[in-house]
Amino acid sequence: MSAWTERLADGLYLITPEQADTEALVARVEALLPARPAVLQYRNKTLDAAGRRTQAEALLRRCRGAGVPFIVNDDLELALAIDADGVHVGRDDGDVAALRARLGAQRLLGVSCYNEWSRAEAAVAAGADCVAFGAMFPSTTKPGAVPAAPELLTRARALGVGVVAIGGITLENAPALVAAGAHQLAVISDVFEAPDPCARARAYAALFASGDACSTQ
Ligand SMILES: Cc1ncc(COP(=O)(O)OP(=O)(O)O)c(N)n1
Ligand SMILES: Cc1nc(C(=O)O)sc1CCOP(=O)(O)O
Ligand SMILES: [Mg+2]
Repeated sequence: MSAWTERLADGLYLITPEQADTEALVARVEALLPARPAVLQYRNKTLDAAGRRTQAEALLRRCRGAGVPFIVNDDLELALAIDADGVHVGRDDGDVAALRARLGAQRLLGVSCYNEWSRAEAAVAAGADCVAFGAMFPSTTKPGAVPAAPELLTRARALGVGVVAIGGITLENAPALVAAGAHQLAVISDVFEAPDPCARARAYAALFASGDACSTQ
């Protein structure tokens, strides 16, 4: 068992939407915590460092209160500064082995692998706890993302780390990704833009709880 699968339940990997208003962002996330996502990633591509720290600290407090692991996107120094549970990095975010060395053994390290198997093997060799593949489906959040095949998820289970699917995931297309082997489904818009985000998040959790990847109930 890897640190990722030991410490994180299978289920919904929630990622925050872009939102400059911290109070509004915190309220949106707080409303989702009763659905008990497996993990929350703080992702913001536009605020300055001080703004991101303010948001990350506020969200981390709520996640700790709810027992939800908290991951910071891109920014290892921010993750260390606020004592987050880990960091997620992609091809523009630094060398994985160097990041692992700086992060220490205890914090979680997720790595984006896009549609590239070789990137996943290299990430695990360099100390990744989790590999993420995407985009599984066209994403409105990241329209330029390259398409990735669900078969990568199946193959990645043999790597012995957490396996995450991302990109354009909806409650309708999610069961196929669970069936393909994803431990978690990373989602932004299908949850945060749903009419009832908490109900939507609970429906994702149910995909895993039931053990029936063919049911969306
Ligand atoms: C769980 C998860 N998977 C993939 C990504 C994308 O990371 P990256 O390619 O570094 O792109 P940005 O998110 O930084 O724009 C992710 N954030 N989380
Ligand atoms: C941040 C991100 N990374 C992707 C990748 O393919 O690596 S797709 C993506 C956006 C995910 O948002 P949504 O659930 O709204 O599609
Ligand atoms: Mg990144």
